[in-house]
Amino acid sequence: MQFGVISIFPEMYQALTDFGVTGRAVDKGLVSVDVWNPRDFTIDKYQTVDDRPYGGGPGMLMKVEPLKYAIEAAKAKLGSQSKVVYLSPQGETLTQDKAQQLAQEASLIFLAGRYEGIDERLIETQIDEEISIGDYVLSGGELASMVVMDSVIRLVPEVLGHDMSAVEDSFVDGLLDCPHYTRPEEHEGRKVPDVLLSGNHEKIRQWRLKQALGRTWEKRPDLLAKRDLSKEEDALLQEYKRDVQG
Ligand SMILES: CC(C)(C)c1cccc(C(=O)NCC2(NC(=O)c3cccc4nocc34)CCCCC2)c1
Repeated sequence: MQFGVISIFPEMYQALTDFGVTGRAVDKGLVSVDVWNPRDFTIDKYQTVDDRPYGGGPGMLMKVEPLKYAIEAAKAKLGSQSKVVYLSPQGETLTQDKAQQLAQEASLIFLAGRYEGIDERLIETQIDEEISIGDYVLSGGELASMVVMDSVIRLVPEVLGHDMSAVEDSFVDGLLDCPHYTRPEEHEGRKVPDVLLSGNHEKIRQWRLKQALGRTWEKRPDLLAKRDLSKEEDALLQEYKRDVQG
């Protein structure tokens, strides 16, 4: 899968291309990430990418032309059909389902805003969809684009490898994670739950599922509401509720 990014801070993307699962995916050639800097598509001596807002007001806006030419350069490499996504507070909030949808694309081009945003006419003429990673003020769209890219790259076949994709399934089966433990068996008087030391894999599976259901019920009932429960899951959640009510 091919990713193009338009950003005035190309070096930021080393956070994605040089580390961990996403870095290995790039090394293995499963994923490519190319960044185009709008500054390279300016025609003035000062390489101006921003200008003052019509109507006055504080701050600067990103000019249309450098962004347009940068997007065209990205499309020349990744294909003119590439979907162009603007990371923006106005966007549809990212969910795992949206990540799954984006992962079906052969190539994606992300535009990261800076300053106070971009000229509306660029959105009208070049942007296919807007995505937001949540409701808080950010300094730019780069980190948001990397969040989206991380969530999508994990879904590209072979990126996680067979066993790890099973782990992914447990993450994205719509429940919060169960508690996890590793050595030592006791830390500051707190022991690892006996069931996890029992070697009884069916009991361990049930315990983990019960904990995931219970934690989702306690911390994110909205996720639970979106998920149908099997008979077993319903029974385990009832048991969890009885346990916490003592
Ligand atoms: C009501 C709310 C959401 C708090 C809000 C309202 C108005 C402006 C902002 C804001 O942060 N403007 C700055 C700006 N943010 C983003 O790009 C951005 C923010 C949040 C999630 C994102 N996901 O993708 C991109 C995102 C970066 C600089 C270029 C202009 C956009 C925020």
